[in-house]
Amino acid sequence: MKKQDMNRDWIATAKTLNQALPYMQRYAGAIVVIKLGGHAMSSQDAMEDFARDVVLMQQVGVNPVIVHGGGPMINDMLDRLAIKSDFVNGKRVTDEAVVEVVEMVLAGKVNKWITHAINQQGGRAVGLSGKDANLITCDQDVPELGLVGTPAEVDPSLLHTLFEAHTIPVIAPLGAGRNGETLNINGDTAAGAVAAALKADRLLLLTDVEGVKDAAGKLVTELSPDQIKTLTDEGVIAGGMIPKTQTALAAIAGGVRAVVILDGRAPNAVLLELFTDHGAGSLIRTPR
Ligand SMILES: Nc1ncnc2c1ncn2[C@@H]1O[C@H](COP(=O)(O)OP(=O)(O)O)[C@@H](O)[C@H]1O
Ligand SMILES: CC(=O)N[C@@H](CCC(=O)OP(=O)(O)O)C(=O)O
Repeated sequence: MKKQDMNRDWIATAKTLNQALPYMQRYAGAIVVIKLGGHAMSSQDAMEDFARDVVLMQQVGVNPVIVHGGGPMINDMLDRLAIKSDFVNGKRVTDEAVVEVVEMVLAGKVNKWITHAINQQGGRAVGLSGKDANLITCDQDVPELGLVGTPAEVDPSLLHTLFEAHTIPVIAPLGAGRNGETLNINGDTAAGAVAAALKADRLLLLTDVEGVKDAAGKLVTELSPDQIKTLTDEGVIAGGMIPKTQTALAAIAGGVRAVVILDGRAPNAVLLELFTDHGAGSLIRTPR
């Protein structure tokens, strides 16, 4: 690169930092829950970038909480073990054999991948599942889904202790059932429940599309609850986007200030959303 171009790059970087100040002030002390979907964890490089963004967020005073998915990683392991599983409205039908694999893959492999990546970037992250410290107690979802949970009670006290200790919680979406059984929770649903219990300032749902698209395939940058209902009834919001939009509605109703569904594969997606004018994805907030 020519010296002149290099200087221009540094100047642009300094300007970006300068312009981020009002956003950093706005989010100082804020709680931001980030749902990292399995499809957004596309490579080790992407994970390192994400981890850096999270550590930077914390460095400027935000309290980040990560709730992750890992659907594709569960599918890979189920394939290797020749165990079949189906989805109904974006949720996995889960029996005893499946839940064992889900816990192994999510609370074991994926959770430690994220936790380690954050720690490697100089942060301090700790891995949990909803079963730790009574974080997420569930009722069973519809019987057809088997061992799938709907969060009924969330105890966020451990999370507040971790914020005070400058530690980033990384949560795998499993919960304890009323009879002590382990239940599989959709990652979006778990993130929404945690965000509501914390009355988070932002819930960011990172996925593998720009955001919610309309029937013409165009990104909808701001979505009202009515629009979500219409697009869902028309079948435009389908599959994995159903739990995301339903989570957004429940989170808003539960006291979360705003939810954004955005592309987690885009470089520095989280920073772009929080600290620049640009914004990204689809914003859902309480109607004003
Ligand atoms: N209206 C819509 N707008 C955008 N994506 C949609 C829509 N309806 C369904 N989808 C699908 O939802 C998927 C995201 O859900 P999912 O695969 O569960 O993601 P993740 O693993 O990130 O949680 C998108 O890749 C897309 O195929
Ligand atoms: C009940 C249910 O569907 N649980 C999900 C949990 C993982 C998840 O949500 O992963 P993504 O965010 O990557 O889709 C599953 O078993 O796939």
